[in-house]
Amino acid sequence: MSVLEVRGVTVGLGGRTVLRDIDLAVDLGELTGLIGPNGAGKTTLLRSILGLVRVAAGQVLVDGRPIRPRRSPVGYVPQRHEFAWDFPISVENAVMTGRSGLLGLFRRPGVADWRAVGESIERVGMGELARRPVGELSGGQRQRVLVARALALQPRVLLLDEPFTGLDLPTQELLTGLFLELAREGRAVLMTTHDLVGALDTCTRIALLNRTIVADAPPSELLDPEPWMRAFGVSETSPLLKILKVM
Ligand SMILES: Nc1ncnc2c1ncn2[C@@H]1O[C@H](COP(=O)(O)OP(=O)(O)OP(=O)(O)O)[C@@H](O)[C@H]1O
Repeated sequence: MSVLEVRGVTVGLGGRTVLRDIDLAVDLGELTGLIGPNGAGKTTLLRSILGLVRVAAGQVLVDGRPIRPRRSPVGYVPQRHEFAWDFPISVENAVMTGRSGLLGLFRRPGVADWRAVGESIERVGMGELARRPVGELSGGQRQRVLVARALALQPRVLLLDEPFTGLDLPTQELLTGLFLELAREGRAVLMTTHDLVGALDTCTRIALLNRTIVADAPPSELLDPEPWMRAFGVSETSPLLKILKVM
């Protein structure tokens, strides 16, 4: 059974259907790339999975049960600009906010909470900067803080929204290595990205989205140009197909 199942999900925003009849299953051990053009609905799909967007039809199951926002073992890494970086808070306290769903409003962090936070910070290689105010961090360091914050929940499912935007290649490689490792350890990782070549190279599965799922398969089974043309709305002469080597 897949740890995360999206069944027949339809979402309307501002009076328009943004996602239509989405079926997607994500397995433990997989790094799945969620790929599609601007406006395809990638962020909306992640937010629907998390219960942050109202679903007009369909359901999202985690371990076969309806997802419970802030309760199910699902970690979320939003786009970097969505975090309040000017808030005067240290790296370790920012990472602790990842456990706020577990802590509730009144419980103070205990030993187990600080251990989870410390392990997550080490995992992303930010141990030496744990006390640094988040406002003083570079873009790559901020991205790693967001990943640590999601990991602090010790999730079995990790959702990442465009984690590579604005990052240099070595940082992208470091994070890709980490995401693959997290998947191999038995988590399900679902990541949106515009780095199509990188995703084909590293993801174990690719889901092509354009308002609905156009294809969902391992990269080795996506060598036909047709689903790419459909997902991106391009013709058979598009340079995109050459870059992807799917001609
Ligand atoms: N709050 C909202 N109200 C109305 N429409 C919205 C809202 N949020 C998103 N949309 C619309 O939903 C569609 C999907 O947006 P979404 O941000 O999910 O796409 P995306 O695939 O993540 O795009 P990008 O690659 O540009 O980040 C877009 O047409 C967008 O304009």
